[in-house]
Amino acid sequence: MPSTEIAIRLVRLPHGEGLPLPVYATEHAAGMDVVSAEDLTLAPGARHAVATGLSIAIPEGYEVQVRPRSGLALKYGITCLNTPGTIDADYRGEVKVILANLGSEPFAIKRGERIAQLVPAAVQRARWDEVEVLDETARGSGGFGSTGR
Ligand SMILES: O=c1ccn([C@H]2C[C@H](O)[C@@H](COP(=O)(O)OP(=O)(O)OP(=O)(O)O)O2)c(=O)[nH]1
Ligand SMILES: [Mg+2]
Repeated sequence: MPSTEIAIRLVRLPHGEGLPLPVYATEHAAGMDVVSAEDLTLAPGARHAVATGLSIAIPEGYEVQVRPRSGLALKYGITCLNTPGTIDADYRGEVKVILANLGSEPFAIKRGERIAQLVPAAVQRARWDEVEVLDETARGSGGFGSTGR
């Protein structure tokens, strides 16, 4: 199946000079790994909006999701607190990665180190169609484990 690509305009901010742009690490990777534009140490339980040194203009109808890297999560407890982070098509500020340290050790990040992955995605918008009563279903209002563990 052919893959489709969208072009996303990108500006490298002064503090992002010299850093690699986000890239797909393998041929069919879904996310582009993005690197930190700063050195920092995250204490256990701490969180920080980590600079990427990038501003982007996503085409209308798309978003970019900011997702954690599983290796950092599994080995060190480092995750994106708001995963998946949402970069809106009309956002022009710096892309930041809200990292949290859920591990038990301080975690040092060096400028240029891969901290998360960016996944472009199509956005389905909706409008509300307010009605008096909803149609009935077999599930009804059952949820939150109603079908068993
Ligand atoms: O991981 C993230 C999440 C968000 N953003 C930026 C881009 C996004 O378009 C904007 C707003 O994000 P969101 O809507 O998730 O946050 P909010 O708390 O609702 O802020 P706002 O009131 O600005 O929408 O912040 C990031 O850089 N990284
Ligand atoms: Mg918002």
